[in-house]
Amino acid sequence: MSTPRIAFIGAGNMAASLIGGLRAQGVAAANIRASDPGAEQREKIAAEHGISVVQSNADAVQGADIVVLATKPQVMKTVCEALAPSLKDGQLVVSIAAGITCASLAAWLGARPIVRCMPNTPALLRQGVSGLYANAEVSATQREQAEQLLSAVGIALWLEEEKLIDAVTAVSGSGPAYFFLLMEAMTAAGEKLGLPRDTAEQLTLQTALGAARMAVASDVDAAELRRRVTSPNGTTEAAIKTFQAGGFEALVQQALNAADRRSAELAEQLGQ
Ligand SMILES: NC(=O)C1=CN([C@@H]2O[C@H](COP(=O)(O)OP(=O)(O)OC[C@H]3O[C@@H](n4cnc5c(N)ncnc54)[C@H](OP(=O)(O)O)[C@@H]3O)[C@@H](O)[C@H]2O)C=CC1
Ligand SMILES: O=C(O)[C@@H]1CCC=N1
Repeated sequence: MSTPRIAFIGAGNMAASLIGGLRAQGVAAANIRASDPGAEQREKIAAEHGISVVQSNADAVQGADIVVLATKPQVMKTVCEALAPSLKDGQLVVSIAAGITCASLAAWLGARPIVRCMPNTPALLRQGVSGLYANAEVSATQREQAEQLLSAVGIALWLEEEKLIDAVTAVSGSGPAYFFLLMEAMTAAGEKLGLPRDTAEQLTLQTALGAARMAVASDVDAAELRRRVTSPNGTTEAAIKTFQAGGFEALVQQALNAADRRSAELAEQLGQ
């Protein structure tokens, strides 16, 4: 497969992560272009990644094989409607915007190959995970190109149903925030137990990192890893029983249901 030329519309945080990942994988700067309304942001991204960052979205997409829509969902309709006349048949559109469906994008851009993705912020460290959905117009080569793009910042997983992007948003799109909430709560609780704040924080963060690395590397599931920490009638059992008495698992399910519902609601509100 020849190296595709990629244009990013919007050069904010997620676009910068993707551009950084592509550059680290050896994609030539000449094959990446971006556009952004902010002069400072354009200079910053151009300097960091050695790519051309222009003001005009229409200029950015000239000659591109892949157009990545990386603006906020709230401006996506305006951005797409203005961009539509500049797009060529066969250009693949990859959208990373939360709550914007393929149907809305096709209504604003015209029927074309579209891949809708939900990445997450650990993409900044190339430790992200994304769910991807391709509409019927996307070719096998374009599927591969979209997968390579998202794989530059972590793991890319295909979904057969677009509706499941809402569930991906609930699990991994918003997911980093759930772990940060647990980190905040554990640090605060450690402090209340008498630890200096810094110590409580370091104990919490290194434990989160170690547990995640163990779970990823392990050939047994999280439930078994948990059992291995939990001595009969010991300290872990005392804590886990307390979590469960408070309805921990049901609360997690309710929280993810709320995020899944909100993702679907946003798609309705921001849609065509
Ligand atoms: N943050 C997250 O956890 C996740 C975010 N996403 C999605 O990624 C997308 C980008 O998010 P993020 O990178 O955090 O947002 P940012 O605000 O950092 O980036 C968006 C960029 O687009 C620029 N922009 C605004 N209007 C236009 C326009 N008309 N044409 C071109 N560029 C424009 C903005 O400039 P200015 O600031 O000057 O307005 C900004 O630099 C969103 O759609 C979001 O839903 C997906 C998964 C997770
Ligand atoms: O909170 C949000 O709506 C976005 C989508 C996933 C992460 N942030």
